[in-house]
Amino acid sequence: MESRLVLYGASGHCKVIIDIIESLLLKVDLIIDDNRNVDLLCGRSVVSTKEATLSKNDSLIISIGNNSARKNIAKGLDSNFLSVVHARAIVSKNIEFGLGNVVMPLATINSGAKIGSHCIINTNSIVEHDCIIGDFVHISPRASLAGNVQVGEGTQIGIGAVVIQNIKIGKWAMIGAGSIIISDVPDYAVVVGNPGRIIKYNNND
Ligand SMILES: CC(=O)SCCNC(=O)CCNC(=O)[C@H](O)C(C)(C)COP(=O)(O)OP(=O)(O)OC[C@H]1O[C@@H](n2cnc3c(N)ncnc32)[C@H](O)[C@@H]1OP(=O)(O)O
Repeated sequence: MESRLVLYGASGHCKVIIDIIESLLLKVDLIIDDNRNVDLLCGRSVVSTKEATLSKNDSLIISIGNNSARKNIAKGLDSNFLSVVHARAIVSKNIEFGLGNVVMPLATINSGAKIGSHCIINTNSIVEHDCIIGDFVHISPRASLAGNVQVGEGTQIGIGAVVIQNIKIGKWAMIGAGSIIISDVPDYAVVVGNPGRIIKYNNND
């Protein structure tokens, strides 16, 4: 059976992944989503998981922005996950890079970085040298991580946030839009402002 490129989740995030795939001169073969309110995305048909029989030969990206949702879907699938990097992203050859990741246009990942699986490195974000990024992390547009920052599983670094060098951010934390992080952040913390302060904790992943 021939190999198809499959996107799971007909979201706004999915639209940007389609652009990434086209930037690589590849094509999307199938979009699946069980939300039957969406049957067309960027002119393409969207089918349910019941209608789509996935094969072991398919390459799949979970095209959903929510980190927990991506994790839940990934847990239930025994698929061949594909990572894609926009043709206009800048990614060092000297990095470790997992499966199911998407790297958006103008993002930069510098030498020595380790990126887990099912991560989103969004538009114009910066992941500096030697950063360690866990699975299901989202580095939002224009967020910047200085050198040697660690980000735990499932954490989102909000749009335009800045993290100085050598900081450790725990798992399933949320760094608010535009925040400036100058000290370590515990697991599940929601942090906002300059300098970042904890306003609450997420109660689960
Ligand atoms: C392509 C894409 O679209 S990618 C998506 C990118 N999106 C983002 O990065 C979103 C980031 N999200 C945020 O910044 C959110 O405001 C969150 C998650 C930090 C907080 O959201 P909520 O839990 O709904 O908190 P809520 O809005 O109730 O705010 C709580 C308090 O924190 C303050 N606050 C919230 N966000 C911020 C922020 N980014 N910076 C400073 N203060 C903030 C609020 O003013 C409020 O203060 P108050 O209690 O004194 O009134």
